[in-house]
Amino acid sequence: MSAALLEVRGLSGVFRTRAGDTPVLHDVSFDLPAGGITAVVGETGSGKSLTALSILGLQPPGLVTGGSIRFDGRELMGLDEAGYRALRGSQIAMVFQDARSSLNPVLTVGRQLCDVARLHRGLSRRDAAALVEQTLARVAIPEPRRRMAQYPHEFSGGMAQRVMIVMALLCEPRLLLLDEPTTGLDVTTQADVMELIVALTQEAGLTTCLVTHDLGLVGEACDRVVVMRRGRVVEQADAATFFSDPATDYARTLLAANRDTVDQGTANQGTANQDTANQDTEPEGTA
Ligand SMILES: Nc1ncnc2c1ncn2[C@@H]1O[C@H](COP(=O)(O)OP(=O)(O)OP(=O)(O)O)[C@@H](O)[C@H]1O
Repeated sequence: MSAALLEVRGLSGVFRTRAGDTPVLHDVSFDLPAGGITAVVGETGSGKSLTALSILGLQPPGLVTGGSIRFDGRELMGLDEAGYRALRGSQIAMVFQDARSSLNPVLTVGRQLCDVARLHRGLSRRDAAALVEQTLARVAIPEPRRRMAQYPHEFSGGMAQRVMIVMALLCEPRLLLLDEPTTGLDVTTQADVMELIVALTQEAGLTTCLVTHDLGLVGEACDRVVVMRRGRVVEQADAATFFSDPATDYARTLLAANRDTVDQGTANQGTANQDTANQDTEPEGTA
C-alpha cells in the first residue's frame, strides 16, 4: 500500500438542537492508504457511520462538523453541494446497510443500474445494458439478463447487496465506502459478499473502507484497522499487528469478546459482543 488516498484530521461533530449541543465526534484522525481495505470498527454508537457520511457530505440534519478531510490532497470540508455531487459516485461511492431500501421498489433493477451507467459513463441505452449485464455477471449474479427485468423485492438480501455493489462499481470510484455491508445476511452469504469485496478491491485497484462492528469480517478481509469508541479513534494499525498485538486495553477487550470468531478466521461466526464492550467498568484508553 502507498500514500493515503484519504486523510481525516481532527474531525469533530456536534448535534445542535434547541435542547443544546451533543458532541458525537471528537478529534477523529485516520488515513485510508491507497489500495487495500481499511476497516473502521467499534461498537454501536461509536461514530463510524457519521464519520463515513461526513466524508461524502451526507451528514444528517443538525450535525455540525469541523476539521479536515482531504481526498487525494484536496480538501473536502466546506465543499458546496455541486462539489459533493461531482465527487459522489464517480470518485467516492458508498454502499449502505440494507441494500434493498436503497433501491427504488417500483423500477426494475436493470433500469436503475442502466440509469447509473448512462449518467456516470455517458453510455447509450444499449451499451449501458451490456455493461450492466457484464458487471452483474462479474459479481456472480446468475442469469443477469433475466435478473435485470426483476424488481428489488424479487432479490434476496445478499443479491440486493451485490446489486448495490454493482451500482457503486459502475461509477468507477477510486474510494468505496461500505457501511455494515453484511449486516442482516445469513452467515454463508456474509462470507460470500466479503469474498467479493476483497476480490473487487484487488481487481479494480480500489481503496475500500469497511465500516463494521464485526471483527470476524475484519480478520478475514482487511489490511488495516481503525478502532473507534465513543466518537474517538482509539487505535489504528495494520491488521496483522492489530490482531497479534493490539495497543489498547479497549482493543484487547473487543478481541477477547470475539476470540472465537477471530481465531476461526471466518467472516461468519458472529458479531462483536457489544454488551461486553459497553461495560462502564472496562478499561479506557491506551495501555
Ligand atoms: N440523526 C441523529 N440525531 C442524533 N444523534 C445521532 C443521529 N445519528 C447518530 N446519532 C448519534 O451519534 C453517535 C454516533 O452514531 P453513529 O451512527 O455514527 O454510530 P455507529 O458507530 O455507526 O453505530 P452503528 O453501528 O449503530 O451504526 C451515536 O451516539 C448516535 O446515537
